[in-house]
Amino acid sequence: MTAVTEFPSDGAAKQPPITMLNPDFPFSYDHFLAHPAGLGSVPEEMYGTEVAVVGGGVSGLVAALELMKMGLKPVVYEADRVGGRLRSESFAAAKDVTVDLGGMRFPESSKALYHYIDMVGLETEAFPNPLSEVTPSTVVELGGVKHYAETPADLPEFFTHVADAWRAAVEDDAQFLEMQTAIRERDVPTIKRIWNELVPRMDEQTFYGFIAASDAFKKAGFAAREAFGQVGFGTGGWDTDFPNSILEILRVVYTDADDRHRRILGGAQRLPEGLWAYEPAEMKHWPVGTSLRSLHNGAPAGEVRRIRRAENGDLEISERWGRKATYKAAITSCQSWLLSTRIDTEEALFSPEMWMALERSHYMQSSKTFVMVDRPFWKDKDPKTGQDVMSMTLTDRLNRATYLLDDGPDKPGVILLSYTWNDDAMKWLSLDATQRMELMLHSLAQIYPGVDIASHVVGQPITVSWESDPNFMGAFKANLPGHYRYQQRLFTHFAKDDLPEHQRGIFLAGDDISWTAGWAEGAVQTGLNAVWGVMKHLGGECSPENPGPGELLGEYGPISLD
Ligand SMILES: Cc1cc2nc3c(=O)[nH]c(=O)nc-3n(C[C@H](O)[C@H](O)[C@H](O)COP(=O)(O)OP(=O)(O)OC[C@H]3O[C@@H](n4cnc5c(N)ncnc54)[C@H](O)[C@@H]3O)c2cc1C
Repeated sequence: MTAVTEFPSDGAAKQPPITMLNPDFPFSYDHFLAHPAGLGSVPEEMYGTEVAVVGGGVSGLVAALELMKMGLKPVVYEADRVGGRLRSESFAAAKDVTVDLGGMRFPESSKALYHYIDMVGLETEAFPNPLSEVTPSTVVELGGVKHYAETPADLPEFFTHVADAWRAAVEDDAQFLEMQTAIRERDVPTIKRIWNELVPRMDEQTFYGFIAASDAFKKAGFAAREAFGQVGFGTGGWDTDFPNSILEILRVVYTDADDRHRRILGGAQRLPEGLWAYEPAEMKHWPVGTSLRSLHNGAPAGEVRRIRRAENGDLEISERWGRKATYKAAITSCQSWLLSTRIDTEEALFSPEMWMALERSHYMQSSKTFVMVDRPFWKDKDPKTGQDVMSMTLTDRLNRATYLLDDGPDKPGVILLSYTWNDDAMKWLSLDATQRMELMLHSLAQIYPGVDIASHVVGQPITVSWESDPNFMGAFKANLPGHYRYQQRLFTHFAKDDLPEHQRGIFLAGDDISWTAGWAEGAVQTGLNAVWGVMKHLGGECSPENPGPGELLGEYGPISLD
């Protein structure tokens, strides 16, 4: 168990680390955050000005915290609980055993996210992904054939060919190594040269189309493509992403988002809760000891039902139970569909092109089901084979991926029986927690016939389907082919200085707006963009030694295909 600042070396000895320096906008958010000049300032007469922040997830809270540090008064609105998709639950029978229903494993390359994880003093440890160093063993079960592996070398050679085909595909068709070297070195001209050539060529290509068209996978044959879909890279199977744009996948693999994951001890929700309670040592205007929580008297404002332009030109926010307030600026960090489906948002606040982009957002569905077990029995050895009786499991059965989460030999363990996306998640949607669990245990019984998993289960299962929660309507965005234009509009909106008066003052943030949706780092980055937008809107500036995202967007921001 280590604090994040003590990451063990990543084997790529002495090379600078990979950051989530997104090729669309390779702005070093981590350097921006660490700079002693700070993120910028607003004129003193603005101190104490209220700014609405819709959504108390990590994006909204990062934005609110940074606005508070500038001397502004963020007013966070939250429909449900502080934390959003960094949601942890405890088992009723053992309150200190928690599970993460949304974000659960955070790539070391998420440098801006870890800035805040470190800031609030959270401990992390390596997450047991398939075949990772901390995973005692992994079982890959495909077409009824089971392979047990403690290291990747234990798998049959076929899997090495599959991995080689993927490496060759991204190298031959997407200059993988050159891009990763440029990201390590923060070599912005090289990143932009490679990416700006790829975007128009690949925007209309699916992930599946990309691998099927690659020479490497053509040579390896259909069986390799099929196995790749089941076993994938990093976290496991990715075939439910096959219809998505290949650009989404390239962003993930270039930036190591799918590798070297850590989990937050005590649950991921401790991060948003920590941001909510954090008392910055230095702030403009507010006395030491002020936190977001204290500014809100302990609880955020409620669910937003309407956003419109008030007669005086400010933005008027109405809550579900009738309370109204007006603001010179507002940030929305909830999923963008909600601006049309759940919040009555005045049409004129965005252009028709922006509305199109907001409504075209494509969400992945996702489902997880956890059970608590009496102890990490999976580490028991089978007397006949000497192998672990049960392993982290990748399978083509309904469960798809089963993770084993171990808090020590004398404590209850947790099994994430099934973590699925898209079609696989939809298969669970109509079933309740117990029905899901029974089916999942049935699948596992086929893979581990001699192990009575059910006899170890204690208490009730915990399950989630994000698409059935009206405050989310899906797990996270994933752009389809042809969606680059929409994404470019959403991301760059925060820095548009040519908007008509009636579209000013409202800023979009959150997972949907980011280039790396499904990774909390993107939610943090877009929260910081919105802070920059609000600061400028209220007459503020960045220090010239620490230019902000809006200052550099024109120089190396995303190209326009329009
Ligand atoms: C299943 C799943 C797995 C994931 N896995 C990972 C992972 O392993 N690693 C990783 O880095 N990231 C992961 N993510 C992504 C990560 O969780 C998100 O990027 C991040 O939590 C999004 O934060 P946000 O603030 O942008 O949005 P949210 O967390 O969604 O916050 C928005 C908030 O707005 C609130 N809201 C909605 N409507 C209203 C309203 N009308 N009024 C007021 N408030 C409203 C919501 O309740 C919510 O709290 C995962 C997400 C999911 C769902």
